[in-house]
Amino acid sequence: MTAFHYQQGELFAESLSLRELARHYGTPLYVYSRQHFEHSYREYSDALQGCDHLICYAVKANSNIAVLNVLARLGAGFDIVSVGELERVLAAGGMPERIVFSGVGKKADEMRRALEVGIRCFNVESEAELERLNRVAGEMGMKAPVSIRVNPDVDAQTHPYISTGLRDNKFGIDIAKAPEVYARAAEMVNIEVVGVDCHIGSQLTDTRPFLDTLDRLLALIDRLEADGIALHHVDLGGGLGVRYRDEVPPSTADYIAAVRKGLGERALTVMFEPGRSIAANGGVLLTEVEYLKLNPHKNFAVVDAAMNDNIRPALYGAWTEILPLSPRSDGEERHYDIVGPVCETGDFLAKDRALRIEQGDLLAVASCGAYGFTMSSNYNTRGRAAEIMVDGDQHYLIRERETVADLMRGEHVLPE
Ligand SMILES: Cc1ncc(COP(=O)(O)O)c(C=O)c1O
Ligand SMILES: N[C@@H](CCCC[NH3+])C(=O)O
Repeated sequence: MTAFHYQQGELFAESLSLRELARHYGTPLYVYSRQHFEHSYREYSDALQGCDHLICYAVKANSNIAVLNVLARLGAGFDIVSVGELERVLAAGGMPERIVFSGVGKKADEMRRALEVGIRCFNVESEAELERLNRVAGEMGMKAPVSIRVNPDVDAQTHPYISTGLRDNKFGIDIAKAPEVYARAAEMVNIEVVGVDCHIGSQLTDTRPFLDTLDRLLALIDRLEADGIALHHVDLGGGLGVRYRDEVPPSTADYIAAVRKGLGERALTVMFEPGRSIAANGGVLLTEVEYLKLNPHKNFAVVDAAMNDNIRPALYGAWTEILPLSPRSDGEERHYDIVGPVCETGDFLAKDRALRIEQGDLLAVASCGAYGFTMSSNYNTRGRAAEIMVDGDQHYLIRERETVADLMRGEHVLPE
């Protein structure tokens, strides 16, 4: 049974009715399941038992501190891409020595703070970044632990916007050039080379690109060893896909088993940076139908959630299930585009869905636990939704709904 399921004609999160939660907190509302986050994290940790490993949850997928705290309690590490994410992890009780810092544009201040708290490793994405890090660490009288993010030029066979391991993408250092960069890094006084890192893309539904990448990384590790540079860890990044519609991604257990087989007997710590596969199916976005607009050629259900709450359909044409909280057996079934109040034609959450709905009905946009709230915005001066976490038969407000006053905070009119 998944965390979100129908029970006596109503959609539930664990033991709670989503309709009642929507009425209690209002809509739009993000609802997460603690059970799901814990279960999907344990799929990784169980599959990695007996193998030296670190699972660094990718904070960008869902960065609410309650979510981070649930994972930190299980011993998770974290993959961050900004000092903001670093502070979130620390506030949530995450351990600095389990944090890796990715991203192509780290600023000196961000490096300083990460060095100060003692993170595990910087995933360095360019030579210029390496030089800056060496300088910043030198100013602090420290050595920065580094793993170079290499770009293995592997086609992840996913949406082009979320493919990151091709030569044309902005991420990482060309694998062919990596030995030269490692040699430079090894000579830098304030850099300590500890590993190799990569992340080839997101929502992968096949293990092949991961295994091809691993082969290339292991060949690089051998080459570096021959050059006298010994690495302690290999970080395969995130990217494992989930089922939104009818995709059949490998299970976490199968994926990890394949990676372990590829690693063989090597004495390397293996690291992962999963985001979506931990969080996506642990959350839904609840919304109320404000109006039905039945036009001659097209029907629209205008709901109170919009592209500012969930941008994935507009940005990637992403498909997610639309589930009525209390499905009707009466009324006419029609095909609807589910659209929000934002003034953009791209403001849709779903297209052409056969539904039996009326004004005032409540819907769940499924699979919104990853890259849902974290990608939301205030476009059209819309406050961001509240977030709640369900834990068995308990529910907790983990982020208050933004008010209009919140949105204008820090703005000033010109003097008279
Ligand atoms: C460097 C890095 N690590 C990990 C992730 C998490 O990826 P996913 O959510 O696909 O597991 C991302 C995002 O794609 C990323 O850019
Ligand atoms: N935000 C994207 C994934 C990109 C992950 C960041 N590298 C999504 O919603 O699918």
